[in-house]
Amino acid sequence: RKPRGFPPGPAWLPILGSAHELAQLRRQTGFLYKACGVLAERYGALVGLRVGKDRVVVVSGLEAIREMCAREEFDGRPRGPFYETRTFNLRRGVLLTDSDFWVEQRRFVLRQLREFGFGRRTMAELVRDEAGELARSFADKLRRSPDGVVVPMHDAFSLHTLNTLWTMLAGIRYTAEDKELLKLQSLLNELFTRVDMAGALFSQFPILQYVAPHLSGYTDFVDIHERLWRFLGDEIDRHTETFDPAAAPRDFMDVYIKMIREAGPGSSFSELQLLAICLDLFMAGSETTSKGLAFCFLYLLRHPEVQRRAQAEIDAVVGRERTPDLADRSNMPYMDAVALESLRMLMGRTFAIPHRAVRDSHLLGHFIPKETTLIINIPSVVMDKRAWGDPHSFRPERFLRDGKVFIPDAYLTFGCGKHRCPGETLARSNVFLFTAALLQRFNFRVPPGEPLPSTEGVDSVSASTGPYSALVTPRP
Ligand code: HEM
Repeated sequence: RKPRGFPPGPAWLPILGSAHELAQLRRQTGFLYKACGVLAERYGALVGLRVGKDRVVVVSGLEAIREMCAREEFDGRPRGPFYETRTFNLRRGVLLTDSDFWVEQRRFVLRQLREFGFGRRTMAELVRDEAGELARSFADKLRRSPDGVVVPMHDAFSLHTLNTLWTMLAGIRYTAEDKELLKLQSLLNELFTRVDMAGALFSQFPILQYVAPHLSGYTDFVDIHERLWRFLGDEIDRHTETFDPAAAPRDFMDVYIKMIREAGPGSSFSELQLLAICLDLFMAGSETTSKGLAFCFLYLLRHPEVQRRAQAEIDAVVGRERTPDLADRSNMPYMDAVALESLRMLMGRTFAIPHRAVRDSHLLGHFIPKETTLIINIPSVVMDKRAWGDPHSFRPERFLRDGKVFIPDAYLTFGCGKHRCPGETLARSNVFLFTAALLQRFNFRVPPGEPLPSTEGVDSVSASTGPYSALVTPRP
């Protein structure tokens, strides 16, 4: 039964709750985020749902989200088979954990991501080198057809974003032909097609794990995770065997192994936790960044004038002789604004990671019982007409004020509060440098005879562009 004072929303049917109405709206609009948008218009900033066994509140609008993220009673992460099966039926990692365990582990991960200087290479150098490799791979394609080549852009970036993460974590960089890379990529792709931000069918209706393990996706979910654990576990074993405590750490794995040994048994640092953190950083960091880049180039194809203006800035600040560097960013506000606007477009179609109420509480006058899942409706803020005027237009100059980058309060692309994304610096650096390195050397146009690529996107755990290609030509 609906608890007294629970936020308004669609009727709760026995067993199904409001899953049926949500699924119907999702079918009609084509997207989970649009279905939640319709519900927010109908019921307000807080919409109360029941999806199977889960009580869910969708939180929309800057005021409600800010208030929620500022309160530690909403800092929990959901429990249940979906969130725990992925980490050996325990709550491990940093993405879907809470309490003191999460605080300690998040602090450690955040510090490493900030200080980031493994094997004498800083993050800025690592991302710059990878951006250089990306530009070289495009130049190689053009060597065979110098007048221009048609490149599928929707998946042009996953190898390179994966490389920045994997180099940071384990010192490993792949080439496009690498078999290990293909294995990792296909595992991550499989994983992403089987989850969404509302959880999974077998988690909302746990009985399905037993009565319909195949149909509910449970068997596949477990199988993919077992293969991912083996992949990451093998690399952790290699690192543990070759770890030299007297030498400078080669990568994140070394720093973590050192911490396990120093902290000793009984601490929150363990090999299992290291494996879970690697899994989390791949899940949180690889798809989001490469999809953000895919949105970026989709809009650049639709707006050649933005491309020209960014290229003029690159020419003036960097020239054509060297790869753009993060140190150039403060002199390249327009290019920085292109990256910000592209990520706004990605998150204008994507939810944040669900939170959980850790005790009975109230939010905006409504009762939120303990164990309620809270879904942060990021599109309701980053696509809010009142905040942005024309939110659906790709207009990087909205981030410029007096020639400098200005980030409005409604830029909730990386969330807010204590769970705010710890990968923001890495993600923004990737998008900025990858885009600048390509625009420095190439022009991107819609291939002759093809329509402009659609901005509609494809519903997924984080939104994707549909498949699209660009005609890439060298800049004169
Ligand atoms: C385009 C890129 C990215 C976007 C838009 C993005 C956005 C977000 C958002 C909205 C959250 C949720 C905040 C919340 O739950 O309240 C989040 C959490 C997180 N992100 Fe990112 N992210 C991106 C890239 C990355 C990268 C590259 C990494 C890793 C290197 C990363 C690691 C994480 C982690 C570990 C969390 C969970 C933090 C916690 O719960 O304490 N993200 N991100």
